[in-house]
Amino acid sequence: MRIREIKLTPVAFRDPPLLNASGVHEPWALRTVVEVLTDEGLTGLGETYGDRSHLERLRTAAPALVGLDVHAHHAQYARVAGAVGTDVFVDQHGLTGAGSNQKTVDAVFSPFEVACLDIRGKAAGLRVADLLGGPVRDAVPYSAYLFYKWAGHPDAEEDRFGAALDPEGIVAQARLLVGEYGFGSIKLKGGVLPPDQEIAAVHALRDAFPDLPLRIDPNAAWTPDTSIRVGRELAGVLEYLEDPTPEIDGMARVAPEVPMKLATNMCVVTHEHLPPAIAKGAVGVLLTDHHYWGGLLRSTQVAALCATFGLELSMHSNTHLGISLAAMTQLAAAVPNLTHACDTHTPWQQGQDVVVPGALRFVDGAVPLPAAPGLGVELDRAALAELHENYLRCGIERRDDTAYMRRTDPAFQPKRAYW
Ligand SMILES: O=C([O-])C(=O)C[C@H](O)[C@@H](O)C(=O)[O-]
Ligand SMILES: [Mg+2]
Repeated sequence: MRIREIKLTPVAFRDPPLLNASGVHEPWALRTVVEVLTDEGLTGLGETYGDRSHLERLRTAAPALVGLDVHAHHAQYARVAGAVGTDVFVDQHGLTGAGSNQKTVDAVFSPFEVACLDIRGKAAGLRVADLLGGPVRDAVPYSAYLFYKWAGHPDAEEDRFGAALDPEGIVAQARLLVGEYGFGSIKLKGGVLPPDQEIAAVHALRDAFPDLPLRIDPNAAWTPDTSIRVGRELAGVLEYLEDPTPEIDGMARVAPEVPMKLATNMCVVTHEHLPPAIAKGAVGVLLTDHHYWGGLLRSTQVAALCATFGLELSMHSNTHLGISLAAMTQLAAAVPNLTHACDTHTPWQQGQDVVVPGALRFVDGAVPLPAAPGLGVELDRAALAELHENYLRCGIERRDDTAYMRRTDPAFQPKRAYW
């Protein structure tokens, strides 16, 4: 089964004003939908970032894959690495850590690999989770992903979630998401307000949801000393503390001083970070993300390394659509040591999608593994065309939470080790 053609379609969809340490989400989020077509008439789907420079790298790499067999994982990876060359992609928002050449190659390769696995599954009548070793769970638990947020974008109407700028607003948001999706754990995106206000929000969540595991992730907005203070104040309250402070050395300073495990999707984001992070005891939980860890198969290899070195696993999410949710679900279903509920931004997308509705649904906060072969989702061509039109009209070519925040607050600075 050889790759005959690859189509890349950038899309945009509405995103609420979610606040983070880098600024605030713009009114439109970008993604790229990847379709891989074979000489036997099968099509596979992948989804990745929509930033223009990433799209250009995808456009450079795609022709290099034409003619290769869909099973030729290593040959495909080598071709992508050759096409990317020495390039380094750096996220403008910085929320997934530093850029590197390996991370860039892995991020470009990922959607093609997912699409090839989708094809391989469809051809064999197997789910992608079956190709990854077989599911160890038939539904994947996700966490309620809470954000401080404005009531609506500037000059726009209030959205259905309303404002969340204090503990009451955060608890109300949690009640909405837990009520609608049945989530069994909660993550608060922090790094937005001074730490004591965020500690108060976590305590308010603990009071409102005494049985649900809680996490907070300030995206490295705190100094090591503040991280230690916050960690101690939240003793017994947190499932884990995610990226309180920047860099492996900073995390290694905090880790032995706080009672809970530290988690990361910022200081360990590619293979070269694993040896120093493990040697220094910097993290106890790795949030894997197939979008920048080189796809699904390579993510299972990272998971095996984590098992070997005693790191627990969770899963990171960026704003995404249904192809990514399907890929995340297939992967998480097949990784035995992924024991923490995964992150997802799905509720914030309010039904906007490029896949035919129905295959992915939340039952008690978990997504049951779809029954159909491959990823188990089907492209909705009318929706894809509509979201592509959005992309052409929205005027946004890369995610820039900081620049958007500065339109409201010209003096705003991204917060790294700030408090
Ligand atoms: O866990 C994380 O660090 C993230 O999910 C990063 C994201 O980009 C999140 O902060 C967001 O959507 O603003
Ligand atoms: Mg994080």
